[in-house]
Amino acid sequence: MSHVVYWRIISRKLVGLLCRHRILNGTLYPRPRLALDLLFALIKTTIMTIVLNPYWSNGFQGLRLAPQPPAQPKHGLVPPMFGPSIHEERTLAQLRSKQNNLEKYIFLSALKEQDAPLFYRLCLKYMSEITPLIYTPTVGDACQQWSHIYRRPEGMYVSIKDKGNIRAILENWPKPADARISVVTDGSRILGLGDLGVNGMGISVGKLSLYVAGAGIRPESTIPICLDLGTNTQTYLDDPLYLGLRQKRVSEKEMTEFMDEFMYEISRTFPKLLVQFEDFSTDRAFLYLDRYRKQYPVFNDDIQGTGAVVLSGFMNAAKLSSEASGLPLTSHRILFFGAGSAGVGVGMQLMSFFTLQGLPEQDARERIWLVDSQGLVFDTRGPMAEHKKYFSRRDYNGPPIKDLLEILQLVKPTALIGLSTTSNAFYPEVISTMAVLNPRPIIFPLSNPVRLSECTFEDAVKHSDGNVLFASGSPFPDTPHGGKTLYPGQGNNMYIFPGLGFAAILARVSSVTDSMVEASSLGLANSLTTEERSLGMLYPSISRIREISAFIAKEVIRTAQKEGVDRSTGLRAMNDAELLAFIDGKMWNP
Ligand SMILES: O=C([O-])CC(=O)C(=O)O
Ligand SMILES: [Mg+2]
Repeated sequence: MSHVVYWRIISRKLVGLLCRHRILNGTLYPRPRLALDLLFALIKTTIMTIVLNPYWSNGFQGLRLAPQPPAQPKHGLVPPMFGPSIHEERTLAQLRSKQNNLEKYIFLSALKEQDAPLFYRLCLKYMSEITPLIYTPTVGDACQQWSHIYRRPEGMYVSIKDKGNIRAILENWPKPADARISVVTDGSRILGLGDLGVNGMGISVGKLSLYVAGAGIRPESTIPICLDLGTNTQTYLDDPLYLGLRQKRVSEKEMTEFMDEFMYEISRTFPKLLVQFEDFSTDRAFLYLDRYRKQYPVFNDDIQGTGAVVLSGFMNAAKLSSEASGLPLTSHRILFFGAGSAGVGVGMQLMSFFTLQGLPEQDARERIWLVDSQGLVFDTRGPMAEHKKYFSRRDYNGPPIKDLLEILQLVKPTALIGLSTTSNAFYPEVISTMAVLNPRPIIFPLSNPVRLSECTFEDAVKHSDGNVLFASGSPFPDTPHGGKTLYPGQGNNMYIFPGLGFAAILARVSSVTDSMVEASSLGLANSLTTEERSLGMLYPSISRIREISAFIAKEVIRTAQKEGVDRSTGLRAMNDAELLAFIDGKMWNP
């Protein structure tokens, strides 16, 4: 920070004081009080600017939190024709000239550091072009290469070696009072890419950029966190550039002790913080969500966020599918290919599709089948992981069946949902069988990133003769078919977490309930415009993300109020229009 900025702060304080002491508007003032106040303000401002300022305390290697554009340079220090809007175009042209997406990621990451408002303006203006560069799928490559492309710290690293001392580590965060949302990963299952250890930091950074762009959360309110509990990926352990601890992952017992301390200390250090768990390996994802969700404001994006976004797309798809087949909505049958945290999480969420239509829980559960790496999941198959038991079939006692085509013939699903991270699992015969079973088959290959998707949009269109109702986790291009353009849905949790998280922050919820997650899903499903519906879209256009997030946030806040978990009770008195205006007003605009 330059001295100019420092003196500007001091002079602003001075004007404030003069106003308070009624000097500027002519009233008398007690002289000794003013002198004391002035001295106090000078000391306080000096301490704040020198000691607490992240630019100074961390030097240029350190964190930059505040979204400052470069200070206005003096005359002669910029070219004569420099202007902000033309500079936006220049920056976009520089971005587009990069040879590959990882280079673009690195360029954008540097831009975020140098001129955060410009970075976010570009994100908002060119949402569909930039989202895949700062988030899925490119963020997957960035994570895999993290230790090689690393430039500077962008968040907090808390390691198992810090156990017993986590409070002190968290207190190093430069702006604790501003902290509102943290995305916390342990790097153990980043997208579908497996255990990336401390390289998982990229996913926390990417999600939080979308919180800022998509919901207008202030950049300095966000804390990306990567927990370093070791990694079981040998190539990283052998890589001299790897940035994490050189050790295998710790036991579940040790991790749980660490997590207990971490959650307790993070909630004490940042009392207004919402925690989003991200990309923990399956059992730990369920374990820690269950363990902390009643005690702290926390949600798991892969279980609940993905569940909500798929429920939303499914509601819109099921209506279109039922219109074509005449099948009642309650009779849909959903086959999950992949039974990890996302698969089972989505299954749980999709049950509410049926319970909302009036089916009892037992019947709703029976609308869902799971397939894992050993085939159909059923009770008499043998021992199975705890999280699969709920959907394990009691009504099938035959031999194990592994072949997906055979399973399709047995179950006759109306919807096939992929969360397996197995590319090409939905090969042409699978798609065409779905199209024979249903006039409008619902096929959602949700695995990330693109190259692990169970099928491409182009294949799904081709082998269903354009009848598929499609959503994927990663983005695919529009596809022409029969003289029309068909639009793939992107069933990615990026539609949900900005609005859900923003609501939780504004209402200062004590916990994130299932009904709030369901409300986010219904909010998303209802946010399509008439035009989007007429184009057969299952999700709204991502370029409207701010509007969508505001609408979702309103629905979630209302639900939090009904459930009595809101601590900002002042919002209860607002009518819907006032609440929406309040949410809009709270969004940061770059
Ligand atoms: O990050 C994404 O694109 C969606 C997600 O949470 C995951 O795949 O784990
Ligand atoms: Mg995730």
